[in-house]
Amino acid sequence: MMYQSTRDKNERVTASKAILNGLASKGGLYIPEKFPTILITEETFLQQTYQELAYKIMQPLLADFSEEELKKCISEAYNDKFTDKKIAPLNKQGADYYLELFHGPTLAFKDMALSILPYLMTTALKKQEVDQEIVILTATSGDTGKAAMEGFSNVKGTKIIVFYPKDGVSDIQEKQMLTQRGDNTFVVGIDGNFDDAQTSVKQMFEDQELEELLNQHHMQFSSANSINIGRLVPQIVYYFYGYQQLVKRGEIELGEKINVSVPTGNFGNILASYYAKKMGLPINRLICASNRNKVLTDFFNTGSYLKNRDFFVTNSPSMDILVSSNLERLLFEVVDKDNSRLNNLMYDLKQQGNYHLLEIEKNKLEDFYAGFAEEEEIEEVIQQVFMESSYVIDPHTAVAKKVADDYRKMEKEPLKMMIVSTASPYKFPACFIGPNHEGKEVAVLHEKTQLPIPKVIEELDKLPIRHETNIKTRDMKQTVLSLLNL
Ligand SMILES: N[C@@H](CCOP(=O)(O)O)C(=O)O
Repeated sequence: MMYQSTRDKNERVTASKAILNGLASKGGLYIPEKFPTILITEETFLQQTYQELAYKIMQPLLADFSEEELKKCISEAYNDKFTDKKIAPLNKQGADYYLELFHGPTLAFKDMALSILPYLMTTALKKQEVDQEIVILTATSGDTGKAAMEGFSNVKGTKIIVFYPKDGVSDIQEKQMLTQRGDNTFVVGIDGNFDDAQTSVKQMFEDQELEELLNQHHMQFSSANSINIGRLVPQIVYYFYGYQQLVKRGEIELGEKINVSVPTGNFGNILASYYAKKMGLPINRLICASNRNKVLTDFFNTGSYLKNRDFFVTNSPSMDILVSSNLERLLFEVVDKDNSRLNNLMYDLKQQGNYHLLEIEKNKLEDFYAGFAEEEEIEEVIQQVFMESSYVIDPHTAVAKKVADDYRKMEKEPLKMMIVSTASPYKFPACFIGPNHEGKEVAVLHEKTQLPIPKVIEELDKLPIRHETNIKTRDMKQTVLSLLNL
């Protein structure tokens, strides 16, 4: 199993090389050349633990990892770092099934992949006999940054530099990042938004002079964002696991189709569910749920991607994104793997801020339904779910719930709905309790809901601030050079 670049069919690499590189050359993204089929009808499927299923699903996609290597990565990643033994439990509330992906060390779904990525990367380093230091450049709108640093903290042979929008993340997300331990971790606030951070990071990947300079100092860049295939492959696993739980609990028959609603920003999480569907998971509709930054909703509904529009800082900050990187991987399928057509679309996006699909291409998006939620709707949904079920959801999950409900109204015979629950409500307490609680938000949320406070949140206030660098977006490259002493 090899990976090929979306932008150049001649660029083919193994899984371990794709993980180390992070991004393909000329801005391309790596795609598996073929998707394996996972037979859910196999007897073992219903018996498998999260870890066993992870091996079954990841093995064909990471074909150059030996059985021993991959099993070791899995057992080091999915252990008691997760506060729920199931790793990704399914929680039924009313007609909905919330796939809870926030029981990892940083309380967001990013832990599902970033707990294992450092192990995959260090294994890949050995396999490729690379003796360079890996510098992980990461852009975050709140959750990836913390999860990536937690994963890579003090991992030998790596350094990680995270850029985040200074005024674009929640207080708790920021505190989680600024208190990060580990001599190899660096966090930098910028005066721009997530798109600015991600664009500059991608430019650094494409900067040949920088690459040479890094080489001279025995370093190379890689990525912890979902542009790295090593992020996406582990994310496919939990869709199969959620489905397995539905069957085991007698909620559906094996083989029955379900809908999946995913809060979407950089398009990595929903792409992982699309890949799960391609690999044989019976998903009917992939529901792409956006917040007020609804560039994806408009894209799926019109076939035109228009990034030049107002950028809103919202109460679901992890989804405040107008350039959804992983959409390129879906487009690659939509244009029938035609590199030159894809290059043209990406060129138009870069030069004029938009691209337009042909009717025949747009018709290939029918697996998806897209919708969005305004900020007030998000707050209403959170209250409504709590009133009906005493269940607390975070604002990103509320976006997915709102759009799932919109979709359900159109279905004659509604299928079971799996809502991907991406973060702990304690990362965004203000959405439930409202403003003006002067630093007591966590206690107030607890008082109002009785939801147990995660230990990492309780400890947050006692941790010293370790990172205090804030810069202008235009100085990101210079900052990287100085952090690396180049
Ligand atoms: N939602 C993200 C933005 C980056 O997404 P990623 O999945 O590509 O890492 C965040 O919280 O940082």
